[in-house]
Amino acid sequence: MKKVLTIAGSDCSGGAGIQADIKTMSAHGIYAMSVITALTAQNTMGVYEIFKLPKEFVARQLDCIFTDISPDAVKIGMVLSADIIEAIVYKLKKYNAKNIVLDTVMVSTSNDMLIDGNSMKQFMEELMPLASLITPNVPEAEVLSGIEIKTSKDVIAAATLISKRYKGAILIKGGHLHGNAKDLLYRNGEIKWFESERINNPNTHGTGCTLSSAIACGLAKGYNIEQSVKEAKDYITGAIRAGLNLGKGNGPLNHCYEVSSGR
Ligand SMILES: Nc1ncnc2c1ncn2[C@@H]1O[C@H](COP(=O)(O)OP(=O)(O)O)[C@@H](O)[C@H]1O
Ligand SMILES: Cc1ncc(COP(=O)(O)OP(=O)(O)O)c(N)n1
Repeated sequence: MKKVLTIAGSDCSGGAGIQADIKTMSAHGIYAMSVITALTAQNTMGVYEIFKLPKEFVARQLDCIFTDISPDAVKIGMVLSADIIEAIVYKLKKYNAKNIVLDTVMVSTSNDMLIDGNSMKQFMEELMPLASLITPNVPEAEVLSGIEIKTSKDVIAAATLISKRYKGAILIKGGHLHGNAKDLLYRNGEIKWFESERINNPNTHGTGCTLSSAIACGLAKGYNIEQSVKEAKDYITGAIRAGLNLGKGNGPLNHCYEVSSGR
C-alpha cells in the first residue's frame, strides 16, 4: 500500500487542514499519516484561535514517521512560523523526503492569517526549493510574484517568475478568478491548463488542501506531475459538484462522494 504524509494544521471542523488531507488520502486508497504543526479552532465561518505546537514536537513527530513508515509522498500545508519551517526543512533534508507537494497556505478564505508575516523569507528560500510542486491560489501567487493577477496572461507571467526564482514546478489555482475554474501548471518552461466548469457551489472550504493532497496521492502511486494534477483536478471537481451543504458559512466538500453515491 502506498503511504502519504501530511504536514499541516488541524481544522477541528473537518473541512480543511489535516482532516481534509486524511479524508482525501483515504478516498484514494492511500495509507495516510500526519504531522501536526498547529491546532486551529475554526469552522465554516472563520478561524477563531490558533495554538502553535512547539518546533521540537513537530520535529519529534517527523522523526517518528521517517524512522518507521517512510512516506512515498509528502504534502505540506499550514506551517505557521519560522521555527516550525526550520524544523521541517531540517528533517525533510535529513530523511531525503521525495515527492513533496507544498500548498503555500497563507490566508484562509475567511481572511484569517495562517502564516506569520516574518517567516515568508524562510518559506520562500528554504522550504519552497524542497518541493516537487507548489500550489498557490491567486492571492498567494500575487504575494510570491509581486504581480497583480486578473487575467490568464497575468497567471502565466506570475507562474514564470515564481518558477524561475525557486527553480521548480508550480500550479496556480484559478478558484479565485472568474469564468471556468482554470489551473495553470508551469514546469520546465512549459505550460498546461487544467480546466473545468465553475460549479455554482459556495461551499469550497478546504479545496486547496484537498487538491494538493490528491496530487501527492498521484505522485505516491508513481504518476508524473502532469498526470497527478489531472487526476486531482477531476477528483476536486467531483467533490465540489457533490454539493454537500453543512454549516452556516463556507461549507466543506464531500471527500467521499464516490462512496456516498454508491459507486
Ligand atoms: N466553484 C468552483 N468550481 C470548480 N472548481 C473550483 C471552484 N472553486 C475552486 N475550484 C478548484 O478548486 C481547486 C482549489 O482552488 P482554489 O479555490 O483557488 O484554492 P484555495 O482553496 O487554496 O484558495 C482548483 O482546482 C480550482 O480550480
Ligand atoms: C488548518 C488549515 N489549513 C489550511 C486552511 C486553508 O485551506 P484551503 O484549502 O487552502 O483554503 P480555504 O479552506 O481557506 O478555502 C485552513 N482553513 N485551515
